[in-house]
Amino acid sequence: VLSNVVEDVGQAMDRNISGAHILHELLSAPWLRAVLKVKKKPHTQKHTTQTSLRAVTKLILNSLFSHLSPVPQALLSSHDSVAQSDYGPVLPPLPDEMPEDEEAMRIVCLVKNNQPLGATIRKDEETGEIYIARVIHGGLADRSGLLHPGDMLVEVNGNPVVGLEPEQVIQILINSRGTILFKVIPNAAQSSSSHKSVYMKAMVDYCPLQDSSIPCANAGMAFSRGDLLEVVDQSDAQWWQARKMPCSVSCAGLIPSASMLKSKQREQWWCQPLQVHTCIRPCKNLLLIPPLMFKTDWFPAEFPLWRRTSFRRRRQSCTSCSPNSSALSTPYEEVALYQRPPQENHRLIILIGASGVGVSEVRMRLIKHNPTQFQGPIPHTTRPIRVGEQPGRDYHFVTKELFEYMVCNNRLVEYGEFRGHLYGTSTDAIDDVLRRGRMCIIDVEPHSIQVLRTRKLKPYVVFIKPPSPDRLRQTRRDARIITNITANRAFTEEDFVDLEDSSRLIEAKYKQFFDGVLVNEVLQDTCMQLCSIIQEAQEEPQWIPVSWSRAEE
Ligand SMILES: Nc1ncnc2c1ncn2[C@@H]1O[C@H](COP(=O)(O)OP(=O)(O)OP(=O)(O)O)[C@@H](O)[C@H]1O
Repeated sequence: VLSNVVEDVGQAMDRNISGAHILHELLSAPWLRAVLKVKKKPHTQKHTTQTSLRAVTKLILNSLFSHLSPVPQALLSSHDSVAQSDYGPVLPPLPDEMPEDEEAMRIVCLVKNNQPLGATIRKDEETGEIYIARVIHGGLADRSGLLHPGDMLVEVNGNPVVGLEPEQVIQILINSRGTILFKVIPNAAQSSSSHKSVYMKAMVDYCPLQDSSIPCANAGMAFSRGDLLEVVDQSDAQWWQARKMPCSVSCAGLIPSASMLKSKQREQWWCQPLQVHTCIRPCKNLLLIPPLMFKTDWFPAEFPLWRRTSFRRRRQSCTSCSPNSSALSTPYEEVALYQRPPQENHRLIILIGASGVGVSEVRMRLIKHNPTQFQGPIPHTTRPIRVGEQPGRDYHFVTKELFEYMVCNNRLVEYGEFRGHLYGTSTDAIDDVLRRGRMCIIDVEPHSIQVLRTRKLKPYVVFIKPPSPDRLRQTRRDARIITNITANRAFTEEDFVDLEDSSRLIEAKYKQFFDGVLVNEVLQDTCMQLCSIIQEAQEEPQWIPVSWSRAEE
């Protein structure tokens, strides 16, 4: 077969086809001829010879694909058909005295370039044997298709490696120039791993350089909360392989599996010095909620309900959190692309931002200018009805007992007290807006996002950020901050600092839940950008948790 191939290439050279010369040299190399003679410890001779032929042809093609250009396609496909075809030399029958434990040997030749090999090795401490521990998807070894997890390394460039330390083997690899020749005994139990990708949103931060348990820090991939990951291999219970989306590199990196991350989190939680843990679950007990400062009691009902207090000042701490709390239990959230069918309700739009950043203003403007498209939920209150007000239009007027019943039954997303009366937004009021075919926009405290993340509402969360410190102070020169119902005043330097700090804290803590981020610099621009983000959220495919996209059981 090789002679025929060499002859073909010789003819190609005569026709002056570029690349053929190098191919000719490669095919004529003594090591390649030696490879074809290797038939050490075969399982079945016919199988081994064919495997060698395919492997050799494949490695030549791989070398060419990665190093030569341009190679005539016809020539390559003719080799490929040699590789694929199922003919091999007619071999004599296996000798009867072949030992049972004989194993096939594979010769793998990779051409070293400036990419890493993309495989990790491990040593069997009992036998001293060196094995391929894992092959990184998209890396050089993976693309060759010739090295697999569990393959035993016998030689690297003629150097026997059994008994060496992994570091010594790596040193041989580092010192090698040009082609690297591996002699391996293939893993007989090699599983034909399926490469079906799973998409996950990271709910925690991870840095391989700070993780002493990672098998190879250089092969690790750092990620932060909110990153979308394409997990390409979950075959190992402890270390998965993934790429960050949108994907610019073909080579995957190692990340801890979900169970591995959970146990790391638990370890960290217990190792932390005794401190108050901040709880991201909303407190259910009405009495625990500090009264919220209501912005207005006299605004039209569809406009904002209350002034959100400084996140920094308001953060609630909870000493009863355990390592099993929801914050620790979901390091990754599986996601899928979702396109809202036209007959389905719109997704709930949630605006989040530090107090004073302009969330209410932006929301109010959007509703005011597009009242047929956007609407806010009608709030519930225990205060008496006033002249000119209409139940169900301005507020849902309810008794204190009914309000508290709603709180106990988790029917309110947020609630608070102002001047002895209770106010709140119910999930039913949100449903009402959505059922009428409108887009419901609400602004809530960040901790309420968790309550609203349901299959039914499929919320789309937009975080509104302040612009740069200079632009924040410039643009808010004439703005008024509302401090209570009767007084509003210009922003002070302390307000700006508080706003910026709060914004940073909210982003750091909740960014894994954000679908969109908007910088509120020039109000008009912010409103227009928000409008187009919302349209996209409703009309274009978006990543959502897999559990939201499954049909209701
Ligand atoms: N881009 C902007 N440029 C100038 N002024 C702005 C801008 N965005 C908002 N403002 C003004 O800043 C002030 C505070 O905005 P807003 O009341 O919407 O804040 P908020 O984020 O809802 O905070 P809170 O809930 O505490 O009231 C308002 O006077 C508003 O008109």
